[in-house]
Amino acid sequence: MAANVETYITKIEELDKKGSGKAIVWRDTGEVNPKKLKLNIPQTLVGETVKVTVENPERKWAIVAADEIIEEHPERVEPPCPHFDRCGGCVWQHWSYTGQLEEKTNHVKKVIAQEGFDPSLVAHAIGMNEEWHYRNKMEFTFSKDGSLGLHEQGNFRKVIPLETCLIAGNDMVDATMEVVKWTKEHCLQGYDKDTHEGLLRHLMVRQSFTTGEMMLGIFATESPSGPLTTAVEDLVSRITTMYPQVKSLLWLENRDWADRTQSENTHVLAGRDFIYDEMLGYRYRLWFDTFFQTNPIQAQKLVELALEMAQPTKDDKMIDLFCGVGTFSLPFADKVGSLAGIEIVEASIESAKRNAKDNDVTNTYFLAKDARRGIDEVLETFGIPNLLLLDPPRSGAGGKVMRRIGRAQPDKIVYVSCNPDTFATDIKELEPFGYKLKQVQPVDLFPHTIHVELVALMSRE
Ligand SMILES: C[S@@+](CC[C@H](N)C(=O)[O-])C[C@H]1O[C@@H](n2cnc3c(N)ncnc32)[C@H](O)[C@@H]1O
Repeated sequence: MAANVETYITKIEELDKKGSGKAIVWRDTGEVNPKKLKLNIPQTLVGETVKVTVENPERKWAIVAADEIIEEHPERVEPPCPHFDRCGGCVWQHWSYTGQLEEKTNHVKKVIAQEGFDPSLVAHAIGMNEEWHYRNKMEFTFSKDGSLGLHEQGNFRKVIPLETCLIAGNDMVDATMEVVKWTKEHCLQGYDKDTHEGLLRHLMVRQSFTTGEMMLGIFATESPSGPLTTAVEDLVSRITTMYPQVKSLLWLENRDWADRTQSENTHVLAGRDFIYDEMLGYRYRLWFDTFFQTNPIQAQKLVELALEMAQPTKDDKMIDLFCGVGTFSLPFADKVGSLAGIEIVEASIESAKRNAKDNDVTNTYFLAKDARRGIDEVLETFGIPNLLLLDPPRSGAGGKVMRRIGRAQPDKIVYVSCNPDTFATDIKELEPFGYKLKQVQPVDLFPHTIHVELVALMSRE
């Protein structure tokens, strides 16, 4: 039976959490009251008038693509990437970069105002001078025919084969395309998530923008020896010849049913099992599973801003909560008396310790623990800090951790956030402890996406 289809002309009222336009249409169904239909329309902007066709409009809500943009937003631009229509990588390529930064700034203002803070404390978001090819790490998924790509918008099961990627570093894209050529020439099959059959799962590619060193890691369901020996030898030969900057070529066995980039058995096909990266003159070793900021140019600005806001001195005793591999810890440790870092991932803490050693930083103490428990332990063993920096994951630090920080009464708190919503609710917890929000600086680490980071300063009155 043919589906009921209706066409409407409607106006975009606001954006949803995924960056799509939201509109409401009132359908005249012949009944006394018209029926409300909520629409989420990707790739549209607030104020635009659009034409949409909806199948089965009797439902209350639908996600639909616009058939036509009848009245365009003045900041609408032509998306430069050929995959923009389908790829879920970046959703705002149709919006000028100035417009994106304006939206990100306003979003931070809005969420902190909702918690009762003064939005005029929020400065305009710091954007990039060159807002393409900014990522130093990508994870592509193999499709069944051996192509590599990213997941389709709104459909995690489908992979869009890519010919290019405008947010990944240029060398990284070239090397990725060479891997695709290799899979096709050797007729190697991608892994099928439904049947759990096939060889190749993901390609992880990361490159330091400072040292130039690159890592390529192929996640596969079989060992690289035996029947795969000839193909793998060819891969090593072409990658090492064509890309001498690849200092780590890895084959990572992963037979797990979970769709994650993890390894049960790591084979170093060429070079070492890590690459060197540098930020602000500090050297970091990155393994395939080490978290490191993925936009190094803007991440450096985050560290510089945190230093500027905190104004650390040798008299300071500091805690770096959610410290990862020490991206903030090392530059701060050189300026404060002593620093304790807390982080849940043990491998990151091991890495932070090694990074401190490699950089001759000797006044640090790192603890691998959940922040909720680690903070008590550090307060007991290390003492009360007068400076505290926290950089939690998107879910935020949570009330318990924030109240513990409040009770410890450091003079200054620098909050680095990758989610303004959880930032706003977290800092609300500090108010009863006498803290005032002084400054909020949004920084754009992910142009053409909805994400925005920020650095903020709170201090005791
Ligand atoms: C946004 S990253 C920041 C890492 C680091 N500051 C950096 O810039 O590289 C957040 C970090 O918090 C860690 N993390 C997540 N949940 C945690 C928890 N409950 N306790 C401690 N650390 C946690 C993650 O492993 C991750 O390294």
